[in-house]
Amino acid sequence: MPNAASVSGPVVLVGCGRLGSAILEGWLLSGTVAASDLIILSPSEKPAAETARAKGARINPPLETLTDAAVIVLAVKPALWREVMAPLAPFLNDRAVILSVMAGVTAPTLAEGIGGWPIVRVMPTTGVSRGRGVASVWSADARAGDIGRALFEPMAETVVLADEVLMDAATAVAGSGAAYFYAFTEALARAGEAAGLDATTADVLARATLRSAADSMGDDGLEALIARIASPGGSTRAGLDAMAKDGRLTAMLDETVAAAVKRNREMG
Ligand SMILES: NC(=O)C1=CN([C@@H]2O[C@H](COP(=O)(O)OP(=O)(O)OC[C@H]3O[C@@H](n4cnc5c(N)ncnc54)[C@H](OP(=O)(O)O)[C@@H]3O)[C@@H](O)[C@H]2O)C=CC1
Ligand SMILES: O=C(O)[C@@H]1CCC=N1
Repeated sequence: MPNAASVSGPVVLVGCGRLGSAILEGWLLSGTVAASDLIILSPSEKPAAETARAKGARINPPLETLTDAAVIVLAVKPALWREVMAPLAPFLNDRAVILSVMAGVTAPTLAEGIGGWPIVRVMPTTGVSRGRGVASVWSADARAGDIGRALFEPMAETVVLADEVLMDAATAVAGSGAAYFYAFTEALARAGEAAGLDATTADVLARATLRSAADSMGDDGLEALIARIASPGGSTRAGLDAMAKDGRLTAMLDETVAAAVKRNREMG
């Protein structure tokens, strides 16, 4: 895939909550956006925004400063974007691109609500804060898509989706996925406790195993990775067989992803 275009002009981050702060930290860490090119709109004071301010970012400047903005990154709750965008829209120039990280809100819905700017949807994980996130990108507009990639590729393993309809599934797998792994790790620790470990030891072992598994993964196929640990006839195979009995592992994850997809659609 060709390199994504660079972004020329201020980047406006609208919303500096959990994800907005992670994006901000990732941009500054990776040098993707210079602090002096950042405008942050946030109703309340946020540590990540204060750090960016100390490096030259502008926080809640007069809205007239948005007139030369290249990108508006919408990182507010899906229920809020209409009221948040209404006062900003009159100040945006024709070349501005709207980048939405909101789950579920479709490009046609955004276009109907805020007018004719090119839209790119990006679904990142909060791992972008450490330059090690995941991001799914979709746009009907080539320039907007390039800008989405340019802003996230330096801090996320990035996948370009072929169709916007896939964004809900990508959100359910990747946007939410780290939480599933944490929930699994919590359940593994509690199962270890049930098997006799004290709670602290079980927590340490389960968390360290998640880290170690991620570090050891590389680009090998998942079946090969499993086979490397599960000796034929050994204890890991016994555990895996119990986990997959009657198809329950697959059924549980099918239900998990389907529920998240459904909720994404409802929020949009
Ligand atoms: N958290 C995650 O892992 C992911 C989240 N997303 C998406 O990111 C979006 C934000 O989620 P998340 O960060 O978790 O939510 P948060 O509630 O943590 O952040 C939303 C932020 O929006 C701010 N806000 C509210 N009104 C305005 C306004 N008028 N102008 C500017 N900012 C405003 C809030 O400010 P204040 O705190 O001052 O009220 C708040 O900090 C959602 O649409 C979600 O779908 C997508 C992928 C992953
Ligand atoms: O839970 C949510 O709604 C958002 C979308 C993906 C991660 N967090």
